[in-house]
Amino acid sequence: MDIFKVLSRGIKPTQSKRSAQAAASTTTNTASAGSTSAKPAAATTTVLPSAGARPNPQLYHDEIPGASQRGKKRKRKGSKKTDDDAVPENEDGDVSDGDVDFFAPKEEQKDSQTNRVVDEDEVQQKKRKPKLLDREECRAVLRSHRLKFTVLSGSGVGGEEDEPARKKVKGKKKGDKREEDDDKKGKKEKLQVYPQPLRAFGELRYTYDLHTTVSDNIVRQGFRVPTEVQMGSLPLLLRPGMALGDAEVNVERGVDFLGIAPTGSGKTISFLIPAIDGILKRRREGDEEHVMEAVVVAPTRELASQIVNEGRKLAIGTGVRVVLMKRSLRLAAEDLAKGEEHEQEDNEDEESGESEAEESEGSEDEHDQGAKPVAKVDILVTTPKILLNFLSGEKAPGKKVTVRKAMPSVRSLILDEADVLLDPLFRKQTMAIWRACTNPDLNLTCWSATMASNIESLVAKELEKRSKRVGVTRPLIRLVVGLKDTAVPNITHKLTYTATEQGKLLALRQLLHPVSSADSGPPLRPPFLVFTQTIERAQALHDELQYDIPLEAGGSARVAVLHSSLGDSARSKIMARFRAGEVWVLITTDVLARGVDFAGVNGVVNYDVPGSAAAYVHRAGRTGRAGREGGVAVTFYTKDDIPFVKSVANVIAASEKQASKTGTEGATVQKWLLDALPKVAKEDKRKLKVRGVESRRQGGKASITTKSTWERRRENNRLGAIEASKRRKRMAAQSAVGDAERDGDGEGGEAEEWSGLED
Ligand SMILES: Nc1ncnc2c1ncn2[C@@H]1O[C@H](COP(=O)(O)OP(=O)(O)OP(=O)(O)O)[C@@H](O)[C@H]1O
Repeated sequence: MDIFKVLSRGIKPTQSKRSAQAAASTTTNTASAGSTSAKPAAATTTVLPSAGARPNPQLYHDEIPGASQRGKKRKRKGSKKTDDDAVPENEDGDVSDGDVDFFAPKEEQKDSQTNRVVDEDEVQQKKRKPKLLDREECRAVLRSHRLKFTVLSGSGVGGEEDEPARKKVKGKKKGDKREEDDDKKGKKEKLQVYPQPLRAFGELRYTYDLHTTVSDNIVRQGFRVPTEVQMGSLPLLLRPGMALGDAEVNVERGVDFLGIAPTGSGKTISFLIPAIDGILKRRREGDEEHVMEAVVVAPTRELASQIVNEGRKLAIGTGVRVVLMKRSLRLAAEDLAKGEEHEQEDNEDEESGESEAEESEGSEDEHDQGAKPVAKVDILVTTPKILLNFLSGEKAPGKKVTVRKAMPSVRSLILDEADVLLDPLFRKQTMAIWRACTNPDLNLTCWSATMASNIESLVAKELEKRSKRVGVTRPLIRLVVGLKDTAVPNITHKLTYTATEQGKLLALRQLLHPVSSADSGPPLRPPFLVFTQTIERAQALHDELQYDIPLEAGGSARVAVLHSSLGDSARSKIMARFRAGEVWVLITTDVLARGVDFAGVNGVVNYDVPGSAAAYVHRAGRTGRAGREGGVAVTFYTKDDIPFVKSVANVIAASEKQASKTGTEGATVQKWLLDALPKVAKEDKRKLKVRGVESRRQGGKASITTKSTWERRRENNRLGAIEASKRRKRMAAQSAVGDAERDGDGEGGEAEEWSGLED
């Protein structure tokens, strides 16, 4: 059986082989629309994200106009080579000899005296005082990495008008009434700024004064080149004044920040480094106490514990304590004055079945809370509801809870996956936490790969209200990396149509066991993730697939299911087994769609169409992490999904446009398909987002099974006949009872409602 080959994870191509394969992967697009097989499997790429680390995690590296001239001018005769004139080693090969390449990967070196790991940049930085770029240079570098900064609110004066926004207004079409209204309200007066980009991690220490231990920890983790989001956000968040120079935006009290960057682009350390730095700065001033200064909120506990791990790695040797919120934890908080307490609706969405705010952990009695010592915490990482439970002091919140505590020590509130935290599903919980951070110097940063404009407006409005209340104004600056709301450009997308639900199961099996070289596309090599719409469907798919892997290859232990109905420890065990490579196929729901980082995931299967364009971006983004190539995202759709495929197809088209895969040869979604797919009404989009495809919620004809329609009908008829015979008997018995009752002899009974035949 070729299953061993298919499931083999031992492919470790050499560097040169990998480059050749990478080149092949860009020319060989296996994507198909409507299940049309584009290329035979033999001709497809074997580059896999799990096959090794990619040396350069950056996604965009456009040519800097005129950079080669500037680079040549700066190079003085006989001068030593600096990181500004490093000869490009970039595998994209898009910077020629003599060009400025700020971002070339650097070799690891050791300090001869301390034996401490230092990077090449650090060595160079030691030799000369760091030089800040002038405004034009900043602009060129930011553009080449597709970084765009906009001041959304709270700015002082100055900056530059948002040029693209203005262009958009000029070229507006009829019906663009909203844009006109926006113009009238002055919304187009957005400023664009060009802060200093982080050219190398070494600058963190020498230019931005980051603690030596933290900068060592970054190097130790093997991070050589900052990703785009790190390049754009770190200088601004660490030293806003230095980063913005004379941009005439008042940053005296810091900045509030929205970071919108592709999945897997390293947002986590972008918010953790400034949080740790802030704590260490205050420590340097003599305050050695553990004070909870930063709170990171994430929508799922898997993501929250991942953030804790990342934080702890960065904080090794600093004494900063990064702690995961638990029910048993007692935090330093103050009671709110009677008038300041606010009622908070506890709006966990029961419909979605995947709300992640539930907390089952901790058996300790909360009545003991008062007696417990306050936990030593510097950075708290939490899901919304568990923290809200602490703030309200309620064990099992009902529909309304009263927030009674405040966290005045918190100076940095970080919302990871902010768009979902501020979506109606979690909004009230998140806002309650935000309100409980009462420090007037609270700084807010929000992060996600997707951010709807209504969420941005909500943040801006709340900040304005807060600023009036506490009398502190800070600009809200938004960084967008690449194109907003598109999936990572470095993976392959496939849209596969199957006529029936059963067809999907067959198609998934075919991905696992390709039977011939003519199968459409490459086999999906494990490890991969399979997303379904509901917990029931995830469970059913697991039941179907668990024996697909032969015993000799590990059998049913290779297939696992993870969803929010499982207990904490079961969930963390499955996560650990998947990370360790023991589980090859992990079936899950949207609970793992956001933020979770499995470096070597080769593919994602959307067994059920995602509920929104944003959901597609996040699910697909579980592969292709840190710029790795070779990931595949396959989306199945049936007739029932057609009304909703357009949003997914649009995201795929935009992502491929960014990767310069367009037209007839490279694109997954051909124009004819985009034109043919029906537009989705707003109301339907909303319903899909909340409930998914309705027919899949109750099983029925959309249930996951290998039985044919004929077999299911026969089974249903058999069950129906049994049910009908029972019903006849019941009715006969009831009429006897009724007769007896009428005769004053016995108790009344209620006839059971006939539920009809399935299918
Ligand atoms: N500069 C870097 N060089 C190489 N790898 C990096 C770098 N920065 C982060 N990484 C790695 O990239 C992976 C993705 O990072 P992270 O989880 O922070 O992405 P993200 O942008 O938060 O993704 P998502 O939007 O899916 O939450 C992690 O494994 C992380 O260790």
